[in-house]
Amino acid sequence: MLDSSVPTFSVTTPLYYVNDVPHLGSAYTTVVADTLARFKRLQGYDVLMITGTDEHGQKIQRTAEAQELDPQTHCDRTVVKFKELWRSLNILYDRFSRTTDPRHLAIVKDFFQRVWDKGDIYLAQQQGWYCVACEEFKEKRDLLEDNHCPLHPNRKAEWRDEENYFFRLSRYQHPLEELYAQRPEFIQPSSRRNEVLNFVAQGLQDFSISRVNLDWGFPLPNDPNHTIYVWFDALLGYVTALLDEDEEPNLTNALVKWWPINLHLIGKDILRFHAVYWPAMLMSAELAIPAQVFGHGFLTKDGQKMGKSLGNTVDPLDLINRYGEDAFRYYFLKEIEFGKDGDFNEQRFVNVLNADLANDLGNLLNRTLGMVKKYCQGQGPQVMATDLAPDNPLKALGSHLGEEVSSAYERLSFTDACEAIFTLVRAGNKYIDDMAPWKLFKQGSQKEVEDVLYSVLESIRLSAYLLSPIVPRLSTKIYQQLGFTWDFDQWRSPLEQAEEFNRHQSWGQLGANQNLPPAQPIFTKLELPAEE
Ligand SMILES: Nc1ncnc2c1ncn2[C@@H]1O[C@H](COP(=O)(O)OP(=O)(O)OP(=O)(O)O)[C@@H](O)[C@H]1O
Ligand SMILES: [Zn+2]
Repeated sequence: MLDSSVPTFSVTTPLYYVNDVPHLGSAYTTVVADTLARFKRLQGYDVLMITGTDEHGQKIQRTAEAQELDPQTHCDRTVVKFKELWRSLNILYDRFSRTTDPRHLAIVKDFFQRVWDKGDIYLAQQQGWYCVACEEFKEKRDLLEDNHCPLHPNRKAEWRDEENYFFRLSRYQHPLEELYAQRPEFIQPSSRRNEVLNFVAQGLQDFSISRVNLDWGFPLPNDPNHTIYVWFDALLGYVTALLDEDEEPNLTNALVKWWPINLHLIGKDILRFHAVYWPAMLMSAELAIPAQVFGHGFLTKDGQKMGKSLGNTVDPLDLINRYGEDAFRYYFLKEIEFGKDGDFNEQRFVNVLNADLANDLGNLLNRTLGMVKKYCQGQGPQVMATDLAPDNPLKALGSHLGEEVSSAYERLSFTDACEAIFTLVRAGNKYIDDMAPWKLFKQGSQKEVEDVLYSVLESIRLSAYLLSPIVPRLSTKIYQQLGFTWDFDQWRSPLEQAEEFNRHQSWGQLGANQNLPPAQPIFTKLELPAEE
């Protein structure tokens, strides 16, 4: 049963190619999607987070051949690596969509038929330069010297001259332009939107949606000598993901609850597919268009996009094993402004985490709890939020923090969310130094001591709550140190979540009789590995 009073939110990562194991770039998009999904769950939305794998096409067939495996075995093995990484990163996805799933074939057939019936598919000759790593035809002018692909400079585009079925993209030039004009938020950030507008303004050409001489893919329903172009099938993986487990796989069932998707999170490499081809395909099939496509920047190594085909990747598992998953999650969300490119540097990684999580937040909690033990007879401060003076600086900052951070999450500005939270954390450190509770205690000002300690602990609580979509396990540790039985990986019903959100995102939730367990370090200072 659908409860119409509960708002829904659906978010997707790309369905990653299984041409190799996942890397920092794949992890980046998935952590962002998970963070946003967690934030929406926290607010009381009914959330569906979709990730998965794109398993068809020449790129995968060739990868499997190189390993002397049949493609399905290769895919099955690589998918395990993706799922393992998502577990190590504490990603709570709801659906894992694989394009080799037989249910997906049913959805693709259904969709193809609609577009066919519309008269938007025809047979013609395709000539052009094809990058197998992109699985995309390229304009000669967009290639580097000697026909190398700019995204895959170690790969040459290949000349193709074959009969293909085409999708009449040109027919949707005007409707697409109308879509972009009427819904300026459809493509974000605005730099990506401009890129798309410029591309479309040059005039849209029909694109081929079938391949010959390729076995690894779904056969075209009306002509089994062709396989369906991998992207035509892959984008529909988002739709297949919407089916409940035992549901009959057809478009009508898939679209009932979660369509249209609220947000497709992608890297800018696949912007055209999501912001041009996909909405045109959906228009042709007369389906609603997703609310937003956000194309983020690249993690680079020496200025070049990190990628599987280029092989210049960093292994996320190695970083997670050495530094922990919350460190990983925090660094990439805080340090790389979402939408922009960012170079990865391990020294900086360690410095940021030590400064923010170990020093500013971890030490503050630890030393405040130490003072509570010493100056408050081992109990929590006997203070309520309402007892604090109106000019308490932490209260002043904390009173509007929930709103400020929520708005940053809504804008997908994770850097702003972290900055706002750490403004309060740093103010907490300063307040302790300024007020010197050890002096107040000596002077016998017990009430002042407890006010200071309470307001610092409450600042830490509020910060941990608002950081929980980014660092769920760290936030759980903090909440438990503050005497709450709480686990940010456990979810209640959306209505209960909404109620809790209202309370916990506000200043003043820490009670007067909080039973505080003994202090334990919550985030240990990180060390760079010694040079070999
Ligand atoms: N360097 C990167 N920075 C940020 N995101 C990335 C990066 N590389 C991949 N991604 C994410 O993965 C998506 C592309 O998935 P894909 O499976 O094609 O990975 P890939 O490593 O780019 O593969 P290949 O190198 O073979 O093109 C991007 O749209 C983005 O979401
Ligand atoms: Zn390429």
